[in-house]
This record gives sequence, C-alpha cells and structure tokens, in this order.
Amino acid sequence: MRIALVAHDNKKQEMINFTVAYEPILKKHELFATGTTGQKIMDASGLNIYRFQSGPLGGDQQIGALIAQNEMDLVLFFRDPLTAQAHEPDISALIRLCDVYQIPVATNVASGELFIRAMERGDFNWRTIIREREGQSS
Ligand SMILES: O=C(CO)COP(=O)(O)O
Repeated sequence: MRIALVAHDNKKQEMINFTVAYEPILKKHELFATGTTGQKIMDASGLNIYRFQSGPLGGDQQIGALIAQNEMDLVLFFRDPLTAQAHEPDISALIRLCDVYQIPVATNVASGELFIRAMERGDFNWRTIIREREGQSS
C-alpha cells in the first residue's frame, strides 16, 4: 500500500506519536509525506519516507496528482481545524480528489488509528486489486 502522511503544524506531534506507535505496521508499506511532516517523522522514527514539497509550497497538490493517477491508496491527513491555512485551496483540492477517486482519507488521529488497524487486517486489499487491474488496462 502507498500511504500519504500529512499533518498541519499543530498536529505534527500527534502525527509523530502516531507513526512511532504504528511503526511496525507502517514500515511494511510505501510511505510519502509533505516536506516538513516527512522530515519530522523520519527524525523521530526509523521510517523511510519519500518527501514531497512542504504543503504550502505545493506538497498537497503533488499528493493529489498521485491520487489522480490512482497511485495512492490511503491518506492520513491530520488537519488543524482551528487555524487558517494560506494554502487552504490546496488542502480542499486534496481531500476533494480523495472523494473523486474513493481513496480512504483520515483527517484526524482517531480515524487514522481505525484505518491503520483495518489495513493491517487486510480490509484495504481491494485497493491493490483495483490498482493492478487499472494498471493492466492503461
Ligand atoms: O501544510 C501541510 C498540509 O496542508 C503540511 O505541510 P508540511 O508537512 O510541509 O508542514
């Protein structure tokens, strides 16, 4: 599974705690993140993460592009709902694309935990099937 990890500044510590706690599961997957989130996770854990640009500099859009190409399976985006973000349109666009392509997206740590456990149980194996099928037809 390809997993995108994104956290706004006030949620970065939650994301770090989350990824450290679930490192044994996460390390079995291909991980992507926006710039600062990815750096902080790598500093705190042994996880290897492909980092895009920082969110305000286009990182959310880069993740959105992978979703539009059907190359992302799960998005864990711990949003800060109490702080205005200069790149709000990019954030909305990323979440919108998740809905367009029916990609599971968790916007807080509670739903993130449910998703990670579901993934470990194999509940998201349908994503692999869809990706392989679409890969063959294109
Ligand atoms: O702003 C973000 C997502 O909208 C996150 O970006 P950073 O991980 O670079 O802080």
